[in-house]
Amino acid sequence: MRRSLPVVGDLPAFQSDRLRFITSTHRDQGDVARFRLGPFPVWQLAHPDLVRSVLVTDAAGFRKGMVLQRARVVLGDGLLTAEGDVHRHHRDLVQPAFHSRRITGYASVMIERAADTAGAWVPREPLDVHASTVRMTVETAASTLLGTSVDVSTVEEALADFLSAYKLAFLPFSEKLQALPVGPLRRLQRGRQRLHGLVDSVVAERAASGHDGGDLLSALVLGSDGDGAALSSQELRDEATTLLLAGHETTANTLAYALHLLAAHPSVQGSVQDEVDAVVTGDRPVAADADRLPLCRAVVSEALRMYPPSWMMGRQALVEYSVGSQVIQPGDLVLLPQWIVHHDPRWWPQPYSFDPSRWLSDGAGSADRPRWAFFPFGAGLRRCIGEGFAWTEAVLGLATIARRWRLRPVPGRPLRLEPLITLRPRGGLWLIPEPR
Ligand code: HEM
Repeated sequence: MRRSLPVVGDLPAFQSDRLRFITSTHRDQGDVARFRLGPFPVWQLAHPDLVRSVLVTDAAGFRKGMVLQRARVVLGDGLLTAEGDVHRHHRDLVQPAFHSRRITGYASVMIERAADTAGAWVPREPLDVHASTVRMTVETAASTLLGTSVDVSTVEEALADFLSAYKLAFLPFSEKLQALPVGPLRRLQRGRQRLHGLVDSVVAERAASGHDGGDLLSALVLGSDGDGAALSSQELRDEATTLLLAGHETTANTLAYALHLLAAHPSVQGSVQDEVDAVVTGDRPVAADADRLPLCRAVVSEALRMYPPSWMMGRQALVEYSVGSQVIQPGDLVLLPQWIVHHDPRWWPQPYSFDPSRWLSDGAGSADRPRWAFFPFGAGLRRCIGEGFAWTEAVLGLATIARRWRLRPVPGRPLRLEPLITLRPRGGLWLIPEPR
């Protein structure tokens, strides 16, 4: 058992290897574990019933955790970080853009971006697939949701600056320290300025032109919020920044991890190619194919299970909350770790093995698996609004790439994970594309 230190508590052990820390905490203390990150008492709840309770049935007793509270410096009152009535109001405004009919409409852009991405790969040259999928998903989110193109490098660099501030989230008083011109804080400020500069110019252009491109941003800029008043420029900036950031990197990671898993399992890759070849008639899929590719979907599910981009969700208790004989006090932090629950052998036999058949009706089956043993998109009122978008983009992206390329691992470049706000591949995710 680790010893918690005075003042900093378990923060150094947590920061030095977060996945190992939460895994060993679960091993040592079980489904209800307690530790301290700096000044904050933290509870790690790692059982599907507790996930349901905190996110669904008892969700009113919690607000977002420390990381997303502090992300407000960049995301303001955007959907991911807003609370209460502001959140409800914004969710109502944004929801129509994520209707399944609209997503089918975005599918052609998703396929085109995936085909362009795969079309730029050089045969047999090692490639950072993650950098490629990030570029692809930024372009897709900008085009479908904001109705424009954006400078991808600006978004990527701003995101890297933003994520680098993750380590500060559990420091005491870090909100007040945010103005200091040091290290990661300077990077955070730089990223925020870049991103806001980019988003402000897109919003201003749309407002000035009055052009309705049928995208979400047009609806938010030109529409009204129900009382006849347009959203303020601050609200528009928050929402557009949130959708641009939340709407790309998680899907990019999922697709990159799915490709990594296929490269490491050539026989499954062969079966995926057979499925794609049987369904896709031209050189790339069409929107309707998203529902005809069960194995591609199962591979994406396994990628989301094994490498959940949201590897841990945070909440802060607003009221007393009892778990068995333990009482969580108002102000305590609660962590719900997808990383632990998705690798728990009670719900997932051989949890570290890649086995897409878990997701196929003729496979190992899911009948006796609890509903919330898998929650890559969260749950309840704060569940990911982009879930349908992400599934369509990942499945069609995978099929587009599999139609054209066979991937192999790069010797000496294993996957290394970096758990920040999202679970990213550290130093990129390198594969070798072979033409089929
Ligand atoms: C594989 C891809 C994705 C994963 C794993 C993912 C995961 C999540 C999770 C776990 C949450 C809940 C956070 C919480 O409750 O604290 C969330 C919320 C959110 N996601 Fe996603 N997401 C993905 C793709 C997307 C996409 C494509 C978009 C937009 C186009 C998006 C936009 C959002 C927004 C706006 C929220 C906040 C929703 C609310 O609170 O009402 N996400 N996402």
